[in-house]
Amino acid sequence: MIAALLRSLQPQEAALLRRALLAMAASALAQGLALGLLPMALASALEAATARTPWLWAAAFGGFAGLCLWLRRRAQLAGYRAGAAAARSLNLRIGRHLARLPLEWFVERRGAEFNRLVTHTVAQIMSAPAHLLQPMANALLTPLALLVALWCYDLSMALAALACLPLLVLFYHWGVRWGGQAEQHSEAAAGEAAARVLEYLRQQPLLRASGRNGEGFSLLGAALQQQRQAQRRAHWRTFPAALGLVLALQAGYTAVLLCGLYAVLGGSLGAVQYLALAVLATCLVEPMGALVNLGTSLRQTRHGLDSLRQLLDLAPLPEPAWPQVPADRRLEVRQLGLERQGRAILQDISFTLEPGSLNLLVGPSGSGKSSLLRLLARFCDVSHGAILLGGVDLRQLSASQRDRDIALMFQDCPPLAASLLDNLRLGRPEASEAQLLDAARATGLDRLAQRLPQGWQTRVGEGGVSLSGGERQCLALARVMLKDATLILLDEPTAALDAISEARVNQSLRQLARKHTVLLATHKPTLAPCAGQILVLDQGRLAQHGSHSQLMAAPGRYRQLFHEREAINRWRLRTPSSVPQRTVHHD
Ligand SMILES: Nc1ncnc2c1ncn2[C@@H]1O[C@H](COP(=O)(O)OP(=O)(O)OP(=O)(O)O)[C@@H](O)[C@H]1O
Repeated sequence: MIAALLRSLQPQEAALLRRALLAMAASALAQGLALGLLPMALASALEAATARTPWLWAAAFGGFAGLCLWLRRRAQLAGYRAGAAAARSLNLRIGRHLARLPLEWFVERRGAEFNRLVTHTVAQIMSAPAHLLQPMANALLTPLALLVALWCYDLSMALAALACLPLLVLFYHWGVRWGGQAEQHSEAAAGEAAARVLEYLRQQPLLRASGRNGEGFSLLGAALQQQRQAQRRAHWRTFPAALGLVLALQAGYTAVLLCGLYAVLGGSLGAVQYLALAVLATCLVEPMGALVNLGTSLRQTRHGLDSLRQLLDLAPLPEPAWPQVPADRRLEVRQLGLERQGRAILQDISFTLEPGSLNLLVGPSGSGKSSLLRLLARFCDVSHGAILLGGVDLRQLSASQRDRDIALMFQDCPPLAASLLDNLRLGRPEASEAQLLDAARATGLDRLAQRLPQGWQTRVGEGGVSLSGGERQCLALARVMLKDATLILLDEPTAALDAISEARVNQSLRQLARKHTVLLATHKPTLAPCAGQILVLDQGRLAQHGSHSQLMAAPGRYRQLFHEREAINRWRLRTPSSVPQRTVHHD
């Protein structure tokens, strides 16, 4: 565990931990020496009349006890310092590592798993030096020093104590072997239960709507049940070894006392010395008994470190050793392909987006529009083909260049729990007031700010709970417009807007596309006649591409989609007088 902990730390924090470990070892040994002197101090105090140097032993004992207290205090402080530094270092490492992981990693369900790692595991590691390693040092080194002392006082008692050592080691290892795997399962089950609890909280509207609230949410119930079972299994797996360890300790203790008694009866040991050595034997057993609980805590910390290692070992997106700079703002996609879980999501897609153009990406649900946008923003790397921005492969651009050149607005765009202004500024922190206002006017965000009680300073709550879906979309759109990126990728940017807001945003997008390259995935064809190019995706392939008039002139997927949409737009409600049932019809 110590080696794994040292490996996961930066050199500076590892040095702090090593110093803390040294202090703990010194404190444990000093405690052993002080206790080792106790029989002499006790015996000489009890036999003060006959002893030649009663105060010498008492002073030596007092000196070592004082040294032990001082060292223990130092070790404790060093342990706290090392734990805090380790937590800080690990949190920083995790944060830096997350910033380099493919964005695709965050799309999947990772919240709870990550939350548990940062809160529970890092806190566990933080408390390990002070609350785990010090008792561990006491349990191992103090008895060692006491054993040496016992050896000096009475060989038979020391041999009896030594004889139980192999049994202790055996039971401890059985505990590790039997309990290790079960405890790992128990940790995994605890992680799953934590994830389900978080899901239960977040998905309350969905669960209530489907009548699955409370005890009806069987997924949470099952996860909690599994956690209980896993914990019980882990307990029963470690119980025999823990019991064996306690029994071996008690047997050793009894053997030591019996050997001493035998020596007293034989006349080789005085009654007073025997009493003092019995006290010493108790001090020998007590810290070793702590091994039972320490073993479980140590293994749990070890599992936590392993989970952390797995996260830190996840490969980040490869960064180029010599980043290149795009020659212009043209985007070219060459024979692009994407595979996931052995399935082709996108296949053989090639097209070009000219600088300063408005492009639409259309296609039925599940045709691959969002997946294509994610690839263009390098959430992950293509499985086949290449994406070139200004003649440079996306994989050869530095992360900062890519972040500067590409802006992406998702379908779901929850803002941060900050003010409306802070959320807008995220798009471009150095933007002037005029630029902020331009972006706000283009999306209607200025009117929203006027309506809110504290204007631009109104806090929008976690995930923007105090904003409507359309307002959240306006904010995200304004942020993207403010960013002034070369390539602007928008996934259904007007899906939640009313017709008037949509018309305003469409007008702004057309203006934006005069300067920037805009690619907009949409199910609404309102911008189609103004788009320079329309890309039609169908089952992960580029079925057609061209202008609206070109695509409407030829039979194909686009014309079909367009007519389907037109037919839906012609739907109208008939009054009850003309239709007996209250139903919605379309012509
Ligand atoms: N990480 C993934 N692993 C496996 N399959 C995936 C993954 N991401 C997307 N898919 C699958 O790829 C297909 C395309 O999904 P995508 O979200 O790109 O479609 P879309 O055209 O944007 O749909 P919509 O219009 O409904 O938003 C879907 O069938 C989806 O299930």
